[in-house]
Amino acid sequence: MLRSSLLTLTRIGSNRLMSTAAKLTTVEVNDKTGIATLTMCRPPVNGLNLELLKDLSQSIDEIESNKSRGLILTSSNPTIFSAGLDILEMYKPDKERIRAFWTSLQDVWLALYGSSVPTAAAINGHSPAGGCLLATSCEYRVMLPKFTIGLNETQLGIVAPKWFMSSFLSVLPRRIAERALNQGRMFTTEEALQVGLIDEVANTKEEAIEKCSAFIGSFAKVNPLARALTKQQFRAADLQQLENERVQDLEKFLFFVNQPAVQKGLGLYLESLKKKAKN
Ligand SMILES: CCCCCCCC/C=C\C=C\CC(=O)SCCNC(=O)CCNC(=O)[C@H](O)C(C)(C)COP(=O)(O)OP(=O)(O)OC[C@H]1O[C@@H](n2cnc3c(N)ncnc32)[C@H](O)[C@@H]1OP(=O)(O)O
Repeated sequence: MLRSSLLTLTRIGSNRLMSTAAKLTTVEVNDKTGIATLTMCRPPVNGLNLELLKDLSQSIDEIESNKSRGLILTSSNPTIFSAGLDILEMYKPDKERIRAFWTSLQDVWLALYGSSVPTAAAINGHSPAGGCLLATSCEYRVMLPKFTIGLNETQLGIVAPKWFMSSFLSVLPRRIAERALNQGRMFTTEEALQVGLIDEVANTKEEAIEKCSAFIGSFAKVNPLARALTKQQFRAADLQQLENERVQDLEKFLFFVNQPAVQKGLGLYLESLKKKAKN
């Protein structure tokens, strides 16, 4: 398979480390537990661009087909889980590339939210928008203190599509989800724990990964097929909705993102991020 030819396989202690040629993600399988840790490593902020999304898709497929016992998603950046979608993909976009970009984001969501293996996110840094989408697509979340997480799209003048809402709603009560989305609210770790957006707090990345592993281990005595089919039945309606509306969803996104007012807003937001970075 093409994917295999892109992979290099290294052994570190009892772990197998698989990394893609471009190294935007690594997959490390713990030989003792059989759990795969999928790490995003795209400096400076794990912005989800086309290449990172394609890597994530390939890595998730790899983990599914290697029959790993579970998947833990995390980041190599010590303060940022993911800054969400790379705004440079949406600002003054290239016509073909932006189509591939959104399609790849759909692929990642379908693969992660619909994954047959237990999934958990070790959120070791800030996790706005697309970062929060990835985290809420997993079944369990452990976050480090003093970071923020949420769907802040309305703060940028953009609208979270229905399937972003599905992931959010699979974690939060409807009333809290609706208000947070309308406000574009970012929750601190403590607030996120209080509303149930995350499940646990850990003091270090290692501790977060241990807690995620313990969650995945809690299924050890459950029949894997029964567990996977039960999970998929819970998520089937959300997944089917995007499968049925993929093309319309893409066209809606393209129409929306190409609106002059949206382009202007994205330009101003990028400028403000760059100014902040200089100060
Ligand atoms: C009716 C239905 C219609 C449906 C239509 C659908 C339309 C939906 C469209 C889009 C959905 C989008 C979802 C998203 O994910 S949008 C992205 C939202 N992300 C953010 O708002 C995060 C912005 N970033 C930050 O808040 C911070 O950068 C942070 C992640 C907290 C990290 O802070 P810090 O460590 O201080 O780092 P800096 O801010 O200094 O950033 C370093 C450099 O990285 C650049 N950067 C940061 N974030 C992004 C990003 N998301 N995209 C691109 N670039 C980013 C930043 O500008 C700095 O760059 P430089 O060093 O060159 O100055």
